[in-house]
Amino acid sequence: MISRKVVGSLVCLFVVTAFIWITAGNGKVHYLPYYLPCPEIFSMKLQYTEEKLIQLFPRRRDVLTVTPWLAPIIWEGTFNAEILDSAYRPLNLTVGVTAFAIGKYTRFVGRFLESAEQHFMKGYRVNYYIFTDNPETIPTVQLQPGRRLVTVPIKKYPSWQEISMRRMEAINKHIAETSHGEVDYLFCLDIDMVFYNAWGPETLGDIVAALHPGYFNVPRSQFPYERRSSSAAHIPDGEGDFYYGGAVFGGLVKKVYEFTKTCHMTILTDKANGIMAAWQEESHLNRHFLSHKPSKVLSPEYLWDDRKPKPPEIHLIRFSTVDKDYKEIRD
Ligand SMILES: CC(=O)N[C@H]1[C@@H](OP(=O)(O)OP(=O)(O)OC[C@H]2O[C@@H](n3ccc(=O)[nH]c3=O)[C@H](O)[C@@H]2O)O[C@H](CO)[C@H](O)[C@@H]1O
Ligand SMILES: [Mn+2]
Repeated sequence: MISRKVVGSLVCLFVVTAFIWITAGNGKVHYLPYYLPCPEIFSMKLQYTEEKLIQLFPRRRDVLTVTPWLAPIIWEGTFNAEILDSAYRPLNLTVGVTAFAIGKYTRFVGRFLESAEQHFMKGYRVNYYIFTDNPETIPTVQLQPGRRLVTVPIKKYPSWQEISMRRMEAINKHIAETSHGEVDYLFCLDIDMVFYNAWGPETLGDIVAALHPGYFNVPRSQFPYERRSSSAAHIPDGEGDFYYGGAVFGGLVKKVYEFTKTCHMTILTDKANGIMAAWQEESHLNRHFLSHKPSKVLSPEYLWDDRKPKPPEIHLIRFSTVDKDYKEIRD
């Protein structure tokens, strides 16, 4: 016989447990939805199939699209131009371009500017700074609204190497004196080049370098870095990430200021030691980007060479060197 006491205790325990369970259980079921701003999200199913995700975030599998230090490498098919435009347009940015036209190189200015008006940062404010020893020869080019052409008079150095190298000094001085207050980003480009396709906000970054078209698909041992240890541009065998071209670099105007300052200083160091690097300022640029990694890298679509056949990795040539008679033009 179970005593009445035991039965009473069991009933009491059951009632208390049931009470707690109902109160706590009900509480959960009853109150939870009231604390959520949109309880309906629980019933939503993930709608994107893998196929749609790939459309949203285009990818390239045939080329390297990120550096080992996680800087993006920009190729056609790795970005969505529409999304980038909607993010950058409202910022009302002004993008500067420096290009040098000294001596016979003034002949390239017309095509450079006309093609830039068609393809370079379309719909954005752009200031072109053309550095020249002969301002009268700079053609008047019809510019889109919000875009400006500024001629910067500069003296001519006697050799083409010196002209090319001294760009670092001239750009640095110009940023300090003028362009730091006029532009947000600045690209420094060769003039013997033409735009063929869109160059847009996908290129903007803190400090940006471009892969040289001649060395993007060759082993590092073949990069034409300066190898003499007596040069400030020296990169020993077995070191170096990529071979960048001297014809395209850029970034935030403040960063380009720091970059050109360092390159000019290492160029002067070499000069004081009676040495000129293998590829002039391009060697110094490569040395600097080894210890100060670019935050974004442009694929050779942004620095192509008209004389080269187009390999399958290059889907879209955007900016390319025109063929020129080196001997005649550098004379
Ligand atoms: C594609 C590429 O990466 N090109 C680089 C490469 O040769 P490049 O053959 O491209 O050099 P280049 O003859 O175009 O000279 C570089 C630039 O300096 C200017 N200029 C040069 C000479 C002159 O008499 N007048 C004049 O205005 C002009 O803006 C020209 O575009 O190596 C050079 C240094 O050796 C530079 O680093 C170039 O950027
Ligand atoms: Mn060039």
